[in-house]
Amino acid sequence: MTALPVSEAGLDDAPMTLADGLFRDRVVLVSGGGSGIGKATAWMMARLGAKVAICGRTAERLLGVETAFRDRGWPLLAQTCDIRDEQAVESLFDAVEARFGLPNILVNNAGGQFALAADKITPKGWRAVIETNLTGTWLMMQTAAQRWIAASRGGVVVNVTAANERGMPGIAHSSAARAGVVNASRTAAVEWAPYGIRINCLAPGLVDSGGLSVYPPEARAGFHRANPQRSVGHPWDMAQIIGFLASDSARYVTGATLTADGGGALWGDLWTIERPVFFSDTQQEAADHVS
Ligand SMILES: CCCCC/C=C/C(=O)SCCNC(=O)CCNC(=O)[C@H](O)C(C)(C)COP(=O)(O)OP(=O)(O)OC[C@H]1O[C@@H](n2cnc3c(N)ncnc32)[C@H](O)[C@@H]1OP(=O)(O)O
Ligand SMILES: NC(=O)C1=CN([C@@H]2O[C@H](COP(=O)(O)OP(=O)(O)OC[C@H]3O[C@@H](n4cnc5c(N)ncnc54)[C@H](OP(=O)(O)O)[C@@H]3O)[C@@H](O)[C@H]2O)C=CC1
Repeated sequence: MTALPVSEAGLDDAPMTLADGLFRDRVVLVSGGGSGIGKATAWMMARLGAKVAICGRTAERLLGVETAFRDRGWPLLAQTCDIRDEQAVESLFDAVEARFGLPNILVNNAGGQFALAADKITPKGWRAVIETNLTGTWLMMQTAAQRWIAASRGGVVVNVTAANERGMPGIAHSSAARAGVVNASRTAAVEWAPYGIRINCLAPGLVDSGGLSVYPPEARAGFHRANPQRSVGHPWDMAQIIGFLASDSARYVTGATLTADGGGALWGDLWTIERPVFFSDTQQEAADHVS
């Protein structure tokens, strides 16, 4: 696969297959837009003419994007918001409406987890990950839908989940939360179709964002083996898929989950924690373990 640029300058020139002006004057809210996939998506939307709003918990991350957008003359609203806090979510939507109007597109990308063996996860840790990835994502999509319904307007949601078809060893809490998002999306896609609301999920495999730094080096060293392409994806790859799902080209697609994992659901070996010896590569190591 061709290497894609990771720097901000790279995001300005990264190859684009979506049409010029595709999102001209659309209002796009991207959660977790201060880094990684969310930042690449914010950039792509701005390049395609959108008015972009981003949120995240860390002001410094948002400020970096704010400065870059100002330098390029792109409109941006950046607001700190913990998506687990319903009051903060309401305030965020109020701020976006006041600045740009009701969003047309919500990219529900904020999320994450810590890697830990399933038997070691504490109740508090479980709740933190479920509340971030399931409850937070839900609060954002429900708030968007309530406002679209009240305004008699349609809208589009793209939820970023994770490729979890074969489970995700080392992040059981996140795997459960993402499965919840996929099924909530299917359900809401039916309930909200009469209002002209589409909801789809993008399930990334391993993507070379700064977010991967939270994983142990021994796990990261094996990430390229997690799929038959034997490579990790780039945030820009994810951004362009989000762009497709958010666009009218996907107007007949709702309740779907698009997996972008280099074929990892079909073949490959993912461990987000150190691989137990039982699953080790060499026959000798495995034999040692059995005997
Ligand atoms: C094929 C698919 C592959 C999937 C690969 C996925 C890759 C990615 O997703 S990359 C993006 C990664 N980015 C992140 O994960 C960053 C976001 N993560 C977080 O912010 C945290 O992990 C969070 C989800 C737990 C939320 O943080 P917060 O609410 O601030 O929670 P605390 O830090 O206060 O922790 C609460 C509680 O959780 C337990 N815990 C947290 N971190 C760890 C850890 N490293 N190890 C073990 N346990 C942890 C712990 O119980 C914490 O409570 P206290 O012990 O009282 O601190
Ligand atoms: N990179 C990968 O391989 C994969 C990533 N994903 C998912 O894709 C999404 C983007 O991840 P990626 O760009 O790679 O990694 P990042 O860690 O760079 O992005 C996660 C973003 O979410 C924000 N965020 C996390 N928790 C909250 C919260 N409670 N409220 C508001 N914002 C929050 C973070 O900002 P802040 O910390 O400032 O709040 C950050 O900007 C995440 O949901 C991730 O789990 C899924 C599969 C694989």
